Amino acid sequence: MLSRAPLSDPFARLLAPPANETPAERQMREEMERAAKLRSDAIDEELKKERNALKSKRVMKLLLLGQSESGKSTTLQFQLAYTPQAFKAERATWRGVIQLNVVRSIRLILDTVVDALDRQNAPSGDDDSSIDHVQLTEEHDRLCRRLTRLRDAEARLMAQISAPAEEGDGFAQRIADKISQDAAQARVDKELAVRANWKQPFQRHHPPGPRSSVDAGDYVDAPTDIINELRQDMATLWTDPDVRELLRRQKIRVEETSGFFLNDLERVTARNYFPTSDDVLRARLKTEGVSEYVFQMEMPQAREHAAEWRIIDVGGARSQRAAWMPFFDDASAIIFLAPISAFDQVLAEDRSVNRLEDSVTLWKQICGNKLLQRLELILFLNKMDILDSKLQSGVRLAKYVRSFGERPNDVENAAKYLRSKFHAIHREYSSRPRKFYCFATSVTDVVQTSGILAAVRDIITRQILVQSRLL
Ligand SMILES: Nc1nc2c(ncn2[C@@H]2O[C@H](COP(=O)(O)OP(=O)(O)OP(=O)(O)O)[C@@H](O)[C@H]2O)c(=O)[nH]1
Ligand SMILES: [Mg+2]
Repeated sequence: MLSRAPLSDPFARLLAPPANETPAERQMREEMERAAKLRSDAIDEELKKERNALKSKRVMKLLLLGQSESGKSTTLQFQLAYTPQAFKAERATWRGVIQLNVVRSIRLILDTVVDALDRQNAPSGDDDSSIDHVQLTEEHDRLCRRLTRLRDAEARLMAQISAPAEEGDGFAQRIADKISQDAAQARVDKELAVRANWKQPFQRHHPPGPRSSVDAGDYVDAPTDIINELRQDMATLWTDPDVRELLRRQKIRVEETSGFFLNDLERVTARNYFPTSDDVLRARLKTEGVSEYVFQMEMPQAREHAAEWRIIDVGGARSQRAAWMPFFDDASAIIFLAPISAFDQVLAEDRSVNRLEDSVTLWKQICGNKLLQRLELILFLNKMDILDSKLQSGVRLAKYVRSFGERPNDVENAAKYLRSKFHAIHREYSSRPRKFYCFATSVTDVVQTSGILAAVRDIITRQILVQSRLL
């Protein structure tokens, strides 16, 4: 006999079997319920086992936080140093990403040059080329037309990289997920910003090449073919003095954008190009969602503790930040990255917000977050190399951060000043006294970053020891 809950209970009413159920239907339903319960119990058991395993291993969970393009995923690339085989396999997959980075940089320049050509060729009256004062020629026009074939390479690269991954190809799948999101965004961008002749139909067709996850760089697929054929034209565009002058006047600093490889064109456009580890650190691939990476790290001072580290890398764009919260609960430490070179830039997702201001707001939220009070926060003032070249080229910090005042406009003074600002927030917003750990970093610099990460590891190890003594 079925026991029925009182009908006043709305959940019981929803879950109650239909009144006109036949014996056969009832038997089937009960079997399905039994199977569902077995499945649910098995999942509970798995979760319990996993929790116990984590406890006994004392897994360290390190969260990487910061706005988009702050350098979180780049910092994470250092975990690959602990797994050389995986790193070698991943490098091949990065080839397509780096080729895409090259094409995007060239497109940025092309859009600027084509814009200037359009203005220059506009009927007099509409011509405001006086802004540029750079006289472009027929040869520039022909060069741009030849380079529109890169559009073909770009589309193919995006399709190739976002093709369904083979089973077990976790990294390729992660890249595919990210690229398909990027591609969707790029489609929107193109509609808004791309010149008409950029959309010219493909001039030549190639059969689709093999997927980019093969483990050697010695094959030639369609994008590699196109990029290789156009390498001289790309180099001519990038080194042309008039184009350089045009970019300078429009304050477009391609060399400071993420994924910049134009000074290595000859190497990265070669048919047998295979990325170096340095290339992988410099490549740009936006993170969507949250990824967790597990690796083993030796901790000599605390051998019994935390052999297993989990690094959580999150997407930093505003739309991604709600996904951070669930990871606050059991985090062991946080590295917060503030790319201080971005003081004169705005967020890609909201062009009304200055990127340095956004980093400061985020830092306040992290320092003041109740769930994170027990953790030590480690701050990376990142992209110091770009900050240095930006200040040296004459961009003034005081124009964007008024309180910087008359201090010398150099990297030492700028970093010292911004460090003191972040420190003051740390003091003011933390609800208990905690030490301020801050490093000036360029996380693409392998040697420097290895040293800094070793220091970070020591900070966290000490923290574990103190905590375990307190327990
Ligand atoms: N020159 C220089 N480039 C850097 C530095 N840190 C990161 N980059 C580059 O900046 C770009 C963005 O870095 P990512 O690590 O992808 O940024 P992210 O914080 O993971 O960004 P999201 O995934 O969008 O949240 C990459 O092309 C990196 O190579 C740095 O210190 N100096
Ligand atoms: Mg990332």
